[in-house]
Amino acid sequence: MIDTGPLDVISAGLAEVHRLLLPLTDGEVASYIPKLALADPQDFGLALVSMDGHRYQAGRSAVRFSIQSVSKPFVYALALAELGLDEMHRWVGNEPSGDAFNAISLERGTGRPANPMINAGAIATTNLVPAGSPEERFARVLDGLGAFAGRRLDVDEEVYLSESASGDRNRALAYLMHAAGSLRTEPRAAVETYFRQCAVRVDTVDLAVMAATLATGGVNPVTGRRVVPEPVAVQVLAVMATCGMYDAAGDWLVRVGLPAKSGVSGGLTAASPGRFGLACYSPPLDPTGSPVRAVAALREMSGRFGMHLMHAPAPGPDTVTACTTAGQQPSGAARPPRERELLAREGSRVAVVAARGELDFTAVERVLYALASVAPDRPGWLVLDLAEVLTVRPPARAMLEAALARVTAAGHRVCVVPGGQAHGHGGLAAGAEVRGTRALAVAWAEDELLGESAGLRKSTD
Ligand SMILES: NC(=O)CC[C@H](N)C(=O)O
Repeated sequence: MIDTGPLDVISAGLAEVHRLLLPLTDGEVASYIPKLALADPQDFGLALVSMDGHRYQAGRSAVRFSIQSVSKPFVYALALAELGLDEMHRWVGNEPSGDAFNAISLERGTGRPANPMINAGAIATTNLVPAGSPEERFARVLDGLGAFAGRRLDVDEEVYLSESASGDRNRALAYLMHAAGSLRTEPRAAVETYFRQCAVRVDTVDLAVMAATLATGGVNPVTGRRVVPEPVAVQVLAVMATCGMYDAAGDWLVRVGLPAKSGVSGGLTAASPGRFGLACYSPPLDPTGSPVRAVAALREMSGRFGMHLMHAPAPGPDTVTACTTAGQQPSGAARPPRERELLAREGSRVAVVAARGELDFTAVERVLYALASVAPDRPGWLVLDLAEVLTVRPPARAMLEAALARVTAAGHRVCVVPGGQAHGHGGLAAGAEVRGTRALAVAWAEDELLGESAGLRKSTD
């Protein structure tokens, strides 16, 4: 973890938000679980964990507290990874209920809880984690939460006993679901497993690492370990975005714009997909059960650091670096050898489109537009030069393949220069593999000479 030194601008930013909001003393510490009432309302910690596992913090980020409802998305992820979305959806819905976290609300007809973020849905979800006994199930839950946090976690036994002694409302929910057929296991044990899950002890940095693990697509950025498959992480973030803040989820998404989950002990975690995980701890709660300071802190950070999910970064600079019709000499960076050979031999019949950087949907649209605009009228050559491309996302590759198939169907011959050659300017070392482009080049190495000179064979890759 980095110490707040003069160069640590990020921790300094967190410290500033901390200073700004420390005087905000609104809200009440939860007391319906008696042990939670003993929390110090002055405790206030902030943490941010990047995709590279760099950790930043401010305030009392090392204070430990019971995770409570912040556990819900992570246990949902564990169950989802085992069951898959369709089976999961038979038992727990994906719809924001607009209800309070502890509402006695089950879907009419099915008896299914609306979503896994309210207590009913979380009790059902925990008990969908496959196991032979409640003990084994809790062991799996604890291991899974630890994998998200990147360290072995333990249970605050006093908080567990306190909730178990006062948790009749959750018990009632479990019995209702059991009667409706939406809870598969014995209700008493089902609730105890859920209570133990809520009593797992974490600190603010743990919560930020957990959120960062979802933000990376399921790989813990500190340990490097994959915890859940990428589609599961994406689905969980979506449920957090729509249901994570209970009856305040809509306003939260508008104002803060991050998938998040709060808990009654004062924890709040939020993920910025593909960027970082954030967390905050401050026990006093607003009437919806979310921590007042933590909500304000995330709102502040989202604004300051431009984190709102709907504010997608503008696509990078020029994707298309050369776009020349047949007969024109492509200008700009030096052309790679394969392309030079072809231009020397067939110059007047060769159109060239060169691209660089990362090819996602937006970038590939630019490439396809360029291809369409230079495709020769009469049969000729079309060079798709991907030498300076760094990655091709799978949907972008499928689009490129479809476009190349159309180009050949129109009677042209195609030559794809594989990525990773970074001629002209720096970038990847010559010959480095760039996922997707080499296979494309092999598939489209139409010309024997060019195929040979680039060391490509159709059977390889
Ligand atoms: N919102 C919460 O954090 C609720 C969790 C708590 N254990 C309960 O079931 O009431």
